[in-house]
Amino acid sequence: MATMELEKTLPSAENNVEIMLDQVGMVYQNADGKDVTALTSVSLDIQKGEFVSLLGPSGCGKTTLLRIIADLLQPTSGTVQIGGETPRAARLKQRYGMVFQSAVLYDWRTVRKNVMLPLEIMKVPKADRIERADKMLKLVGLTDFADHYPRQLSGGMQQRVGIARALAIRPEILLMDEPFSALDEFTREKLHVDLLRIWRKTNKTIIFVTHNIQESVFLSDRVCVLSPHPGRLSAVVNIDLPRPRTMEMKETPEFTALVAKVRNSFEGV
Ligand SMILES: Nc1ncnc2c1ncn2[C@@H]1O[C@H](COP(=O)(O)OP(=O)(O)OP(=O)(O)O)[C@@H](O)[C@H]1O
Repeated sequence: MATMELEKTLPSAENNVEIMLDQVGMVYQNADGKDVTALTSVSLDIQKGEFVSLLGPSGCGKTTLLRIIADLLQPTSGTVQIGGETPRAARLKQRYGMVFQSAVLYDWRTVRKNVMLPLEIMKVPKADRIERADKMLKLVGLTDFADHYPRQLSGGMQQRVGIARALAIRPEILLMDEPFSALDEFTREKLHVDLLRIWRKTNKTIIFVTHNIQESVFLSDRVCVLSPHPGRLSAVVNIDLPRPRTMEMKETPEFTALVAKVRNSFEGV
């Protein structure tokens, strides 16, 4: 227990905190008017540029926590600060990019025009929109598909478009909600490596929601383990594998030990 506590507090000591969660709780009311406690007392500091996973089984409150950070939900207790501001202020300043399980692309717009959409809403001049969209498509490896339509792309390619679109607004924080869970294993592994390359190149802070232990260990600096009934932060595990991470690392004893450590951190599952 003492070790877990130490791991939880270590990064904030570096004083480069971008996201601060203090005793965050969420109680929903279901259709019968009964209270459903989705999250209790989550406290966590996330460093600027950190890659953090929120890991847990279905119903442990991962999406709720991500939505609270994104200002899509108001917590019923506790506070959230994004670089000293409220989530509302951060959202209005376009500090968040979001990627979901499904890319939700517009079928009638080309790939480039899908990526340009948030820039249109922001009224970025057309020439800049095209330049920024093409830069993002290059980053995610889709330059040759800019004039294709979403239906002409595989699921993995569509998720790449979703990532390009989220990055086009130049957010500081990328919030990803099970972005690869609908993809086959081969595509997912390729996207893991690509996401880490994009993360390093762009220096974003990433919060990545997943229920896949191996995925969380491979990608993250820290894995935040959420246990259910009610949702709570039961451990924060530092992933001290060297970077850049490679697929071969998954076969090392260090990787296996970290997967076991994370798995053993769940409570009441
Ligand atoms: N709008 C809502 N009204 C009532 N209860 C809700 C609502 N949204 C979520 N819940 C409940 O809150 C708990 C946490 O839900 P949440 O979707 O955050 O979990 P999750 O870990 O993201 O699950 P999954 O992996 O299945 O998406 C669950 O018990 C869920 O049923």
